[in-house]
Amino acid sequence: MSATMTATAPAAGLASALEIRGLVKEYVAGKPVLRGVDLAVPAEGITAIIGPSGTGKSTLIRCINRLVEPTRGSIKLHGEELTGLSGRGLRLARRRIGMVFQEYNLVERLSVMENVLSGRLGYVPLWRAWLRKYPQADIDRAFMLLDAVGLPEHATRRADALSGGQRQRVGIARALMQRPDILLADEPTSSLDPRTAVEVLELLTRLTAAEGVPVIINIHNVDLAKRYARRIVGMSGGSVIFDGPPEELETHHLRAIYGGEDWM
Ligand SMILES: Nc1ncnc2c1ncn2[C@@H]1O[C@H](COP(=O)(O)OP(=O)(O)OP(=O)(O)O)[C@@H](O)[C@H]1O
Repeated sequence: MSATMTATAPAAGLASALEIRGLVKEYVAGKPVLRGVDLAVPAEGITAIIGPSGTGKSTLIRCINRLVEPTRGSIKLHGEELTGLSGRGLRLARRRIGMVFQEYNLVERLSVMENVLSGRLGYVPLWRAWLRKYPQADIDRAFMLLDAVGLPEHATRRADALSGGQRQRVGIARALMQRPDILLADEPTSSLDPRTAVEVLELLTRLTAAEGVPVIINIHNVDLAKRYARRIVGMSGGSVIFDGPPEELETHHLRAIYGGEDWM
């Protein structure tokens, strides 16, 4: 298959924000879940990772911010190697990497505003966060982001009073509060109804473009991946087997990625 190309170069003309080389993850020694993944993520736009359940998409994303410890390989964010980092170095790297989760991961009993401001936790001294004394510039940006995600009037509501779509909007605002160099989104729409999923993807696309933040998104819905991503990475069995623009993703690629065709 012509597009069984492993990604070694970002889209023409774009420097890559993230470069992954030979990434292997074995949760159990000798049983790799990721089998030497190479990926170069451009400095802008959405890169969607698709593939069947259990193929290692979440593992790949979580290796980037080291929620999962890679077994071998290299992950460079703007040239900085992430795999060997620990302690303060890892904390500093993590604050450059935003994350949006399928189940939102908000602190349910805190207000929407406090959840958004918690995106600054890697930046403000802990005493400020404890006393809820964030710098005015952070508070101004949090209000700006709440406005941008369409929730300006919800700032003082508890997170657990929000709908799923609203929670994910807060999750996006919180991730952008970090001013990340890259944003990881692990199935951010899987818990949402189809219409809300589209609204959240529209928002994610618009805001990250405005902020100049590249995004890697794990997504099961191939149609949505094709609609919103500038680039599709198809994984199967822990390897990248398609890497290219959405318009080049054809039926035979999907057959290779997901197997069979009775589901098409
Ligand atoms: N903490 C863990 N310990 C052991 N095995 C794990 C762990 N996390 C994931 N795995 C295994 O690694 C494989 C890849 O899982 P992963 O969640 O990365 O796949 P995925 O492609 O994201 O799947 P899905 O689309 O269903 O979320 C699976 O076989 C899974 O059971």
